[in-house]
Parts: sequence; C-alpha cells; structure tokens
Amino acid sequence: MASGALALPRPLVFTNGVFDILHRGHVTYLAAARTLGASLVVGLNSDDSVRRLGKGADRPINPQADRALVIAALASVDAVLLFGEDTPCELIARIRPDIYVKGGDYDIDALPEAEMVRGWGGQAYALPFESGYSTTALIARTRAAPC
Ligand SMILES: Nc1ncnc2c1ncn2[C@@H]1O[C@H](COP(=O)(O)OP(=O)(O)OP(=O)(O)O)[C@@H](O)[C@H]1O
Ligand SMILES: O=P(O)(O)O[C@@H]1O[C@H]([C@H](O)CO)[C@@H](O)[C@H](O)[C@@H]1O
Repeated sequence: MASGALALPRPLVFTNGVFDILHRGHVTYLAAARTLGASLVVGLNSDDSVRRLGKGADRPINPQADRALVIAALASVDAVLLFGEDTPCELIARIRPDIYVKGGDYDIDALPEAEMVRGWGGQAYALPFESGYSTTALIARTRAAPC
C-alpha cells in the first residue's frame, strides 16, 4: 500500500523503473534524484508488468523481490513500491510526489507521469545519463563473453 510513502519527508521525489540488473547508471541517477528533495521513492515494475513491457522474452532476469531488495539497499532510496500496471501513473496519483525524475534516456516532456506531477504544481526532470550503461548491454556482453 502506497500510504506509507506519505509519511516520508517532503519534497518527495519519485522515479520508476525495472532495475533488472543494477549498474552504475542506476546508482548515479538515483543518487542525483535523492539530492532534489527530502526523500526518494522508487516505483518498481512487478514481474508481470515487466513481461508486458517487451524488454525481452527472458526478462526480467531477476524477480521483483530481488530487484526491490537491491534498490532498497541503496542509501539514496527511502522506499520501494511495486506496481503491476503498465505505467506508474496510478501509483503516482496515490502518493502525489513533488518531483518526478527519469534518466536522460527519456524525453521527460513526453511522459504522462511528468504531466501529472506538473499538473499539481510539481516538477519533472530528466537526469544525466551515463552512456554505455544499460541492463540490456550487460546481458549482451555476458552472453557474448568467451567461456
Ligand atoms: N546509464 C544510465 N544513466 C542514467 N540513468 C539510467 C541509465 N540507465 C537507466 N537509467 C534510468 O534508470 C531507470 C531504470 O531504467 P531501466 O531499468 O530500464 O535500466 P536499463 O539499464 O535501461 O534497462 P534495460 O536495458 O533493460 O532497458 C530509468 O529511469 C532510466 O532512465
Ligand atoms: O526501467 P524503465 O524501462 O525505464 O521503466 C519504465 O519506465 C516507463 C516510463 O516511466 C515512461 O512511462 C514506465 O511506463 C514503465 O512502466 C517502466 O517503469
């Protein structure tokens, strides 16, 4: 239940993602997100939600419980909330964050999540992207590595 997120200090920063295999880009962007407010909540796609996203037939590699534990262990993250829908919009409507962020691989102005948060006077930002770091690239490198 997202009501627990309401008890976190404000301004509350919200972001979301799959976070299948944690990498440097995730860590630096979440650390940057946390600096924008007094708390950071991460919406995490459930396994079923990930399977509908079309990232690959074998995705997620890591089940939701493991992905949630890894992200929650980061010092920058105050709470992790699973969502099963295709987008985090329902979750965002429930917790009404003050700031919405995604990494720089997104056009923040094109996202319905940003429109929602801006709609109640909040802010939305795309944060710097660490090029060369993605879960997909990690998986590809692992599979191509000589035995
Ligand atoms: N290299 C990166 N630098 C900064 N932010 C990133 C980077 N990669 C992903 N992010 C951000 O992390 C969040 C989670 O993204 P996601 O789990 O899709 O990572 P990914 O590595 O792109 O995974 P995949 O390759 O499976 O799409 C998103 O908000 C995304 O913008
Ligand atoms: O890890 P990803 O693929 O960056 O996470 C997705 O982000 C989408 C984004 O917020 C645009 O809507 C979201 O819709 C999707 O559910 C994943 O969280």
